[in-house]
Amino acid sequence: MFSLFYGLWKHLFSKTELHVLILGIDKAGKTTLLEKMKSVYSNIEGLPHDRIVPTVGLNIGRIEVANSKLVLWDLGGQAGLRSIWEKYYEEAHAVVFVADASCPSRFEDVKSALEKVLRHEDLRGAPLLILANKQDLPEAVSAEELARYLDLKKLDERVYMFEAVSAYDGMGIRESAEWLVEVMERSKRTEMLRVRAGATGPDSV
Ligand SMILES: Nc1nc2c(ncn2[C@@H]2O[C@H](COP(=O)(O)OP(=O)(O)OP(=O)(O)O)[C@@H](O)[C@H]2O)c(=O)[nH]1
Ligand SMILES: [Mg+2]
Repeated sequence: MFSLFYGLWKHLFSKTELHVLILGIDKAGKTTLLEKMKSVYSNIEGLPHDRIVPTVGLNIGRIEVANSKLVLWDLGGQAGLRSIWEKYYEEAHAVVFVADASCPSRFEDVKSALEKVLRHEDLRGAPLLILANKQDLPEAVSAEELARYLDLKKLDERVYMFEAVSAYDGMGIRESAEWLVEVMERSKRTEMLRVRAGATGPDSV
C-alpha cells in the first residue's frame, strides 16, 4: 500500500529528467561544451581543455537548469561513429547540434550530417539548438551567417534556434541552456516521453 502511494506521489511531484543529445561532426567542441556546462551549472570544475580527447563512446553530464534536471549525452562525431547517434534518438527530448563556426571548409559536412539527423523519424518534434561554437576565435562566423551557410529546409514545424557560443569562455552557454529548458518543458514530445516513462518505467503506478 505504502509503495502504491509513494509511487503515485513520485509520479505526480517528481519531474522526470530531460535527455539532451549533443551531436555534431568531430572537433566541433561537443565535449568541451559539456565540460563547460557542468562547470557553469554545478560547482564541479570541468576537465581542462588539454585533457579532452576525441570521443569514442558516450560522455554523460547531469546538470540542473531552472529547476529542471537535464541529462546531457555527448557522442563522438567522427564519420565512422555517427551511425551510433540514432540509437539515442528515441529517448532524446531535444538535440543540441554543435558546429565549429571558425571552420567554413567543413560547413558542407556539418550541413549533411545535420540534415540526416533532421530527417530521422525518431526525432520528430524534438526541439533543436544549433550552436555556432568557437566564438572566441576571430575567424568564427556569427550564428546568422552559419544559418545562411547551412540553409536548412524542413525546419518549418520544428522549434529551433541558432546561438553563438564559446565552449572556452562560456559565451552564450546560459542563454542556450535556459532556452532549451523552456522549449523542452513546453514541447509535445516531452509530454509524450513523460507519459511513456510513466506507463512503462519503474515508477509507474
Ligand atoms: N578556440 C576554441 N576551441 C575550442 C572550443 N571548443 C572546443 N575547442 C577545441 O576544439 C577541439 C575539439 O574539441 P572537442 O570538444 O574534443 O570536440 P568534439 O566535438 O567533442 O569532438 P569528437 O569527440 O571527436 O566528436 C579541441 O582542440 C578543443 O580544445 C571553443 O569554444 N573555442
Ligand atoms: Mg567529444
